[in-house]
Amino acid sequence: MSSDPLKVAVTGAAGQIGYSLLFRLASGALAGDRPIELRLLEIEPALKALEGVVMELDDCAFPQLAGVQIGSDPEQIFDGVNLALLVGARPRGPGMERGDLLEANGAIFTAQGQALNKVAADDVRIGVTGNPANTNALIAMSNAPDIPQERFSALTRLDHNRAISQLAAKVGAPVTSIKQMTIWGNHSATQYPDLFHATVDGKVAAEVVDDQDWLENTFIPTVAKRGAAIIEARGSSSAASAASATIDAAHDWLFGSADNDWVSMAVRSDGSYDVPEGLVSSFPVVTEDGDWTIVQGLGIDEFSRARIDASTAELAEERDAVKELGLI
Ligand SMILES: NC(=O)C1=CN([C@@H]2O[C@H](COP(=O)(O)OP(=O)(O)OC[C@H]3O[C@@H](n4cnc5c(N)ncnc54)[C@H](O)[C@@H]3O)[C@@H](O)[C@H]2O)C=CC1
Ligand SMILES: O=C([O-])CC(=O)C(=O)O
Repeated sequence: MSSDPLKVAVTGAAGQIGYSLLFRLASGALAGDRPIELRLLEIEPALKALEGVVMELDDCAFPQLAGVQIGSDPEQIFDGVNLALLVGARPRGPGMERGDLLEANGAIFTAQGQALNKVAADDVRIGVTGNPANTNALIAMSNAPDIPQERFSALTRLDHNRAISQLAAKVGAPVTSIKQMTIWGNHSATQYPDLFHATVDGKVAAEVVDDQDWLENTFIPTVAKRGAAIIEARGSSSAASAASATIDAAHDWLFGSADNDWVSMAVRSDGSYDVPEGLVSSFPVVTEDGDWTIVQGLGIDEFSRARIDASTAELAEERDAVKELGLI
């Protein structure tokens, strides 16, 4: 592995997710012993708060932290970055759906896509956490014509992790016994966490659970609406778990998913599983050395088909809405 510092940009770095994410990045959770250089983007009014966070990063004396740069100009902050974690966006409040944020956040991802297109390193990978994540990734991708489209992804790893944890609790097994979890579709209430291909100790999860009512009426809604439940309980949206999933996703993308397993990532559809080409939709993927491949050949029954179709129809509506706004 290269010993040059990995240059990682984080947007919205003074926000709630940033406050957890930066310390984990700097402590080696992403790249192990490889030095890391942080490039932190914020809006001007948040730069003072960000200076305070940087003081705290300094105070941790992390051996792997090779440098920190902060600023509000995306072209300056993204210059030469190998990985851009686009977190900064307005989060939703109680009673809002993530799709309500399309217009408020669309402009951010247009400008950031354009800046990445100009100045990022040739090997850049871009992970979008800010909501509505799938469509924000589509906007950034559409505004960065020189960056290969497979370099963009949106975060559904938090949903994936939530699904593993709910299933593990139901069957009384450790999370490590669960493999091949898939989140299909949008990072929204329409997402489809799939227990027909997931396994518990090598056995099909839906068969181990053997409770269609739980699968349909408890598991799926609990995973799909977990973000809202956390907002309701905490008064603000998931932050530490979102940071953790952001690192899991980036780690596996850059360094590879585990053997005999896969992960969920929202990536540009090539039409696999009849997901309309061009939508940024979540799929089961295997990753290696910064590349991902959609797992092929999974049988999709009628139950799963209807749910995948509902979520991708929502993504198509979001795409049409941002097209109408001139963002793509
Ligand atoms: N995909 C996922 O699984 C999850 C996504 N999220 C989303 O992540 C985003 C961030 O969440 P939090 O950190 O809790 O929000 P936050 O409000 O605490 O922080 C967001 C930060 O982004 C900054 N920001 C706004 N516009 C910016 C711009 N143009 N450039 C750079 N920074 C900018 C703000 O100043 C703020 O500091 C939200 O959109 C939230 O909905 C949250 C949890 C999970
Ligand atoms: O629900 C929200 O708005 C934050 C989020 O995306 C999540 O926790 O999954």
